[in-house]
Amino acid sequence: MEAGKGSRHLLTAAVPGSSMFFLAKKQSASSTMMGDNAVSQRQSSNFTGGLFSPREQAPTWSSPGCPTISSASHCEYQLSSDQEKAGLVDAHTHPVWAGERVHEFAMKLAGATYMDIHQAGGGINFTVERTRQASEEELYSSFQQRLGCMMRAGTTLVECKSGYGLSLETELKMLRVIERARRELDIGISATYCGAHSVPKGKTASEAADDIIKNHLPRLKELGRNGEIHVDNIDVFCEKGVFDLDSTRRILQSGKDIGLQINFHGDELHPMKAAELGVELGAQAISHLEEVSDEGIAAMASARCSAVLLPTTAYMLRLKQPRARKMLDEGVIVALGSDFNPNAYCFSMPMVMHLACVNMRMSMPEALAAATINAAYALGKSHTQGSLEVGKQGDLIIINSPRWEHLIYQFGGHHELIDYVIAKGKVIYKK
Ligand SMILES: N=CN[C@@H](CCC(=O)O)C(=O)O
Ligand SMILES: [Zn+2]
Repeated sequence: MEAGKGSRHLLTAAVPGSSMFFLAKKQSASSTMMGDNAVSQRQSSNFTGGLFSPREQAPTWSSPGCPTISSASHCEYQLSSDQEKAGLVDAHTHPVWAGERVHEFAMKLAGATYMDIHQAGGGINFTVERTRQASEEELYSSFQQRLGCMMRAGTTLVECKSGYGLSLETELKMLRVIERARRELDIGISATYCGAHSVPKGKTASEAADDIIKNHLPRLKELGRNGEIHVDNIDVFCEKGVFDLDSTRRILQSGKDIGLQINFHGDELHPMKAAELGVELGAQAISHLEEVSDEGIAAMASARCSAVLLPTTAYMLRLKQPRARKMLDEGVIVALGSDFNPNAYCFSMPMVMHLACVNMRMSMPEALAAATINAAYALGKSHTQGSLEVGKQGDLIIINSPRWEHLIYQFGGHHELIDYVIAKGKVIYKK
């Protein structure tokens, strides 16, 4: 790939230890960062990456509170006139569904909480009914359009959850839709089974957990073995009034037993000690964490369990912000996701990074690392994606701007900035 001309810049990605600015650089192997795969990969490889324009200053990698890049301060960089960044990675989405929930946005603006709407049969349950009625073709068609929007906003790898079926039949319908996209489209997909997204009508959480363990997971295992559906992760909405800690534990452990990575919703609306549970079970990632405890943060840091923070949700629901600064200061691997779903309707990782910077007080380099290499780590894919390095696939974006930070700074301006999106070395979007 030829570097951009004029003010156009070839963007590659956040490399562990250096996030986005890479260059023909010599890396000292002392990075404390990211994912296990990523760390070992990085430590052993000579990656090439983004190039600073001569008038820009190299980032001070010792920036406090940025464990993912702090230890790269000993690296030597050769600055150049181009700057590279990897394709963006969206670590949390619910993109397969039918039905409209714009009316709920109006209800929330008028004061209703997420749980008020959920308990009155709206929210997830509303979408479940519409999704059950929709045909597979209809679901695929809207899903494909949504993936196109994400791709045009720079996303080259996205986590996609099921979870608006709850019944085995509709969960499998959603997973088939995700599988079809995984095979047919250029954007990278990490598939998540989220059959425990809500407790189906007529069942208790414990009964729903039994159904999942006895019926859903064995079927998924069988379909995985036959090569019909590929699922990477298992998810549960662990929340007061949804799945309690015990049901969550049983479901996640059973998912892990059939080879799925644990990656679940925890400590969002109420403190549940979900982070502590996730660490106990060996979770790869936990999302939300607005209500995580201090002990949960410390445990996640030691276990290298990544925190997937979702700035759009905290913003739309006017929740308290997750404590990103404390997580970063304590060494948690912080990733970002759009949480695209009918409640939080946002496709754009550049906007997510902007919100993370303003509302969660992350720096722009921290946000970029969180939306590239750390998000890839959360999906167990930091050995192949999340940065532009020798041995990884060529996922990158090219923006028309003198400085990469414009991608975050220009709130909602990414459509004007992004000229090309490239996945596995192939141009998948050109403005
Ligand atoms: N919190 C649970 N799940 C989604 C919301 C899904 C929905 O409301 O449809 C989330 O991550 O925000
Ligand atoms: Zn979610």
